[in-house]
Amino acid sequence: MLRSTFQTLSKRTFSSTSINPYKVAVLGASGGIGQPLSLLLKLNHNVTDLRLYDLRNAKGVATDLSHIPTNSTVKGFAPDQQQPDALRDTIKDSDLILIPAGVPRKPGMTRDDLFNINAGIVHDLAQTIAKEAPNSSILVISNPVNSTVPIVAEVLKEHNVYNPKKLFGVTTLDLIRSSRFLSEILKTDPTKEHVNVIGGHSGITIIPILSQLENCSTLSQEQKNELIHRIQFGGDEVVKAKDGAGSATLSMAYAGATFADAVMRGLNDEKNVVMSSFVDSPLFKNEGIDFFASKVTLGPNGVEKIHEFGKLNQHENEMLETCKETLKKNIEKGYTFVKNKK
Ligand SMILES: NC(=O)C1=CN([C@@H]2O[C@H](COP(=O)(O)OP(=O)(O)OC[C@H]3O[C@@H](n4cnc5c(N)ncnc54)[C@H](O)[C@@H]3O)[C@@H](O)[C@H]2O)C=CC1
Ligand SMILES: O=C([O-])CC(=O)C(=O)O
Repeated sequence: MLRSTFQTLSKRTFSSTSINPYKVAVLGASGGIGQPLSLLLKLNHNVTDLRLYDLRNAKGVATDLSHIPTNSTVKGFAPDQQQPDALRDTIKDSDLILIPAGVPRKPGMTRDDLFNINAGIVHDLAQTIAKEAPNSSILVISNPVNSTVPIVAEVLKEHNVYNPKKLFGVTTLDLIRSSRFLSEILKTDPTKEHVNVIGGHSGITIIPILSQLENCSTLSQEQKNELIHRIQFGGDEVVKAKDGAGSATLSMAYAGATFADAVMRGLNDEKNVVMSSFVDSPLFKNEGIDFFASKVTLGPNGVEKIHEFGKLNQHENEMLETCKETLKKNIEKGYTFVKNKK
């Protein structure tokens, strides 16, 4: 699944032939993620109209990217006197909206520590999306994803435009880290390693299911535990190394562009496009958990099918129980935030 996505993305990267014209908007486009993400989207030949929005420097980033000879137009939008309706103009008629707007972590912080600032940012962006672009596929990158996705859902519900098939929490970074970290241990080709990662996108809510992989049976329990921990806390590794200068940006841009490419291929009715994402899911709704990350098949209407995650071993079942407790609280925190805004 991931291999075909990697291959498709790299094969298509420098093609100048347009196959499917998609309008794509990036909100928070001048940031650490936003800039390289916009670059990768500029190189994707399915994107013909790229619109970049940020509180600062979006026009500069857009002008810079617009010189690259691929077939998309690029426009930058900033909420100033010249563009009072900048956000509306950015997202109008969009097929896809990617949201990396918000503050990143510093060492010692959890993703949940970002809630107070990012919840408001995502909430306000979602209000305009609900009014101006309710039919877009919305890809939420801003952390804490476990709470920001429910926030967007609640805002769309308030406007009676919620389409659960078109709202995605981007968890692709957990997948690409799993592929890379596992291949480092097994000394294999990372593009051929695919770990089923379920749950949410923060620490213990990230559950890599190693027991489903034949080649993991050669690993000792200690190696497996270390690998699980590294996948769960891969984000901390980057935050620590950047030492106050933010969190993952380049690998996240790659992950976001990979996921956006998959969503566009689904919209274009390509068959068997399967990616993991944090979506409105029936898997644990009866336990009050409305969102859960698992593999989904993407199609012309967004999520076509939510896959069961298969058999877990005892340790993974224990991880799932802990994950669910945290996830439930994270989701409710998002709901409460929107309720209190009314
Ligand atoms: N889902 C995932 O796997 C990952 C998520 N993230 C999250 O992505 C977010 C962005 O991270 P970075 O790009 O490193 O941060 P950054 O600070 O470099 O960039 C954020 C950008 O958002 C802009 N922004 C802030 N408020 C805005 C608003 N109301 N409208 C439009 N733009 C606005 C800022 O001006 C800035 O350019 C963070 O919340 C981070 O935690 C980061 C890595 C992985
Ligand atoms: O760790 C962070 O804060 C950013 C993130 O979500 C990741 O790298 O997975």
